[in-house]
Amino acid sequence: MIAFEDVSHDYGGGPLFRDVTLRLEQGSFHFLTGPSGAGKSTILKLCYGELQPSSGKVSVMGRALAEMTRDQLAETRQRIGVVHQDCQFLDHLSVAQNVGLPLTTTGRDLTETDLSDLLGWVGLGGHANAFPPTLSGGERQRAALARAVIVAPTLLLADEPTGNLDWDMSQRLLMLMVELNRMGTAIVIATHDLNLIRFAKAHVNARVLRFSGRKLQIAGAEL
Ligand SMILES: Nc1ncnc2c1ncn2[C@@H]1O[C@H](COP(=O)(O)OP(=O)(O)OP(=O)(O)O)[C@@H](O)[C@H]1O
Repeated sequence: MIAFEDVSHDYGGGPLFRDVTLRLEQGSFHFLTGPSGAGKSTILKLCYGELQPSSGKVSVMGRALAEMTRDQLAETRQRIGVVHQDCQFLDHLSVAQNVGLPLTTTGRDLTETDLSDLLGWVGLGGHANAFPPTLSGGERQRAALARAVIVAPTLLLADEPTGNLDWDMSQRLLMLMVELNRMGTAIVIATHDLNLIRFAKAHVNARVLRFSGRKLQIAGAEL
């Protein structure tokens, strides 16, 4: 699903991480953790081609991102759901319109029932016609998750998806992602929250990738 071969990245101020080699299989569940500024968001951006690595090769769904044409990249991205750290909504559109956007902008069908089921799934059934600036931080994160999963992605990349949520809601959102994983979606979640990781491990076979120095390693049994 995702393969990194000797990937290094440097934004210009020295290497952020070096020689990352990893392979995340179809249908797998991974957490990406480590100190603030270690490069978690950068790894996610490399996975959906928002960023090219300084060196090394990133492949997604069997194809090197750097070798894809624009159309191939767009097609690949349609199969990837992304929950951005800052959510990135269009404030003049309603919650329902924002959530439906990944489908409507690519000409795919969206029924009212599908949309209301999905909003209900993330506990936002009563907010379909609200506008993003009126949502709380946690409601925005839930809407961002709904928008990411509306395309029934093969891969879901979530950057601190529970950062603004209380513990109950964090668990609930995590379980939604576990449910999605059980239906076959590969999941990668960047998070600082070790409690969330421990909670997840009781429900799913999740592996943990952890930054240690400038390396990204599979974490051992300490988590
Ligand atoms: N576009 C950019 N240009 C220059 N430096 C950047 C850019 N984006 C990120 N950085 C720097 O790269 C480092 C890693 O950033 P990144 O957002 O990947 O870390 P993170 O582990 O996700 O952090 P956090 O947990 O705080 O979200 C940080 O020091 C950040 O300031």
